[in-house]
Amino acid sequence: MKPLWIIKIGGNVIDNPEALDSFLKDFSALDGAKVLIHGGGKIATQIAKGLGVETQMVNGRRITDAEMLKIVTMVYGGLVNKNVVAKLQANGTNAIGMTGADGNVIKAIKRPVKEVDFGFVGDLTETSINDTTLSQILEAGLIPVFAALTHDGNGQILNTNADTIASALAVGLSSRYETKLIYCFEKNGVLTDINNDDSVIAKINPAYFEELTQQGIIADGMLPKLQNAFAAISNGVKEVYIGNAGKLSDINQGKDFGTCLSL
Ligand SMILES: Nc1ncnc2c1ncn2[C@@H]1O[C@H](COP(=O)(O)OP(=O)(O)O)[C@@H](O)[C@H]1O
Ligand SMILES: CC(=O)N[C@@H](CCC(=O)OP(=O)(O)O)C(=O)O
Repeated sequence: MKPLWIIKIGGNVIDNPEALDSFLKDFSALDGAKVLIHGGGKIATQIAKGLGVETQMVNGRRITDAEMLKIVTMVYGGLVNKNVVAKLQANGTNAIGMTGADGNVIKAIKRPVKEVDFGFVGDLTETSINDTTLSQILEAGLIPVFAALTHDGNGQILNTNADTIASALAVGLSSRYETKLIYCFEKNGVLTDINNDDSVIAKINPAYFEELTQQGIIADGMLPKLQNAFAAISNGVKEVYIGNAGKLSDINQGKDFGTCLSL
């Protein structure tokens, strides 16, 4: 099987023009087929604030009412996605900006209302990823760049966490490609001390993850990120890493990169 890089870029890198330019240059230099997924939660929150719309997050997920859905569609699908695509084109990468609705490649279901009504938030299932159309796009030599948006097949756009999209794409494409999933963000990896970028945990398995979570060492956005990462490695993805967006070139050169997940 051919190798395929599935790379997720975090919100703090998207928000930092120098870090973003440097990351996109390194991403462009990666050999072979690749897919990029971006968030942009921080920018959406800033723009919503400017428009007088308050942001509410529960368990790392944005409560997305009709007004917030308009904002995230504009910000993720428009502003962020088109800027990233244009910058990749400037690096000689033939990127194509996408949401899950484009080419019907990611279908989600609106999160059912339980204790919390998340509004227009999409959850992914085993059948969400249209690997046939995606592989046609990849075989045409295009580089898909996904915003954190999916659809329900009935005309409704849904806001969907970018880490979850990355994991689902890696799993969904693993029957056709040897997929490597890389979560890039602003820190060197999963850290034992969040204030010390040298405290990277080189390898983490589910038991160690459990232990670190109990100790409060893994918290906030890192919790769902690791859950998504373990879901990928348990479902056919060959390699999963979490590390610094500024060091992506290391992985291309076969050097150690951030935290490596194992079962
Ligand atoms: N043990 C840890 N190691 C590294 N980061 C951690 C850890 N625990 C919590 N975090 C937090 O998790 C954040 C990453 O999650 P998130 O903001 O959702 O990622 P992204 O930037 O990819 O969207 C880091 O910026 C950091 O503040
Ligand atoms: C449902 C939900 O919470 N969606 C996320 C999508 C963006 C995202 O994942 O952005 P980061 O990767 O930068 O966090 C949100 O709106 O914040």
